[in-house]
Amino acid sequence: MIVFTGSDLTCRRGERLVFADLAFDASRGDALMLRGRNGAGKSSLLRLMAGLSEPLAGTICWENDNIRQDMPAHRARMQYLGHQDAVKPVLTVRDNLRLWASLREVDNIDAVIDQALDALGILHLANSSGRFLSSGQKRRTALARILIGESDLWLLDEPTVGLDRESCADLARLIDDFRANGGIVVYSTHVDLDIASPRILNLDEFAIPMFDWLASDSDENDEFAENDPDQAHDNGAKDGTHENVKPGPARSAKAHSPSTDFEGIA
Ligand SMILES: Nc1ncnc2c1ncn2[C@@H]1O[C@H](COP(=O)(O)OP(=O)(O)OP(=O)(O)O)[C@@H](O)[C@H]1O
Repeated sequence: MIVFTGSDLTCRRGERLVFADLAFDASRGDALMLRGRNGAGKSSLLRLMAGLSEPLAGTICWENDNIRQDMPAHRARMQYLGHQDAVKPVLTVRDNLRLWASLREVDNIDAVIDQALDALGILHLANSSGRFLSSGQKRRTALARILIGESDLWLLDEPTVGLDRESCADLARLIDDFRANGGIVVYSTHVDLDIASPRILNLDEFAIPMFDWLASDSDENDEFAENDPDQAHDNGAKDGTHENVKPGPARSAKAHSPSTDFEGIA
């Protein structure tokens, strides 16, 4: 049964339309791997799924209810791991996790924390101060957070960054266990994680080629675009309405070669 869905999603970051007409669905036990070039919108989509930002258009639902209508319920069911590890340098690893656990309903906190640290191979670091951790150890501490408390949905933004091969294998095992218990995992990655049959959502297929919608603009804007693409972009988007940022050409995004769409824009 499909539980987690997104439909007709359009995302804007700042002045820029990132993707349009994006849809996804996930059933219990699914892993959805987000692929796409730098800037394609993987982190942005994860933020929408977490309810940290709002889509310009479209809806994201859990069991047919828009997640934004009951954010406390959505926060309680999901664990989100962003780019930042958010490990407080003045706290020990254990206290970092205690702080995290205090935001959720967790019984036997210390036992749960020990279990999470052990699963990530860092139980021996429990009393180390956050400031003395290597970047991989910080990432493992951040990952231990997702094991604290019950959840149905993991949203992981490049979880493998900084991890050695052994930790990647640990993470893959944790993901498979979570899925076996009915959890849904959505993760972005530039490297493959060895997990059982993930489904792939390629954000390049929904990305809005900036020069395409500039090209469909008026002659005045064509000239503008040649001289200063950023300003021409602002010209289309400055009042912040969907109409004025020209969603139309996005529907042709899939027909264009991803290798040229963003040339020179990064
Ligand atoms: N805070 C922000 N304000 C404005 N624009 C942003 C912000 N964060 C990201 N963007 C823009 O949104 C677009 C999508 O960024 P996003 O981080 O979602 O891409 P990504 O696919 O996760 O990239 P990467 O593979 O490099 O992590 C990019 O063009 C980026 O410049």
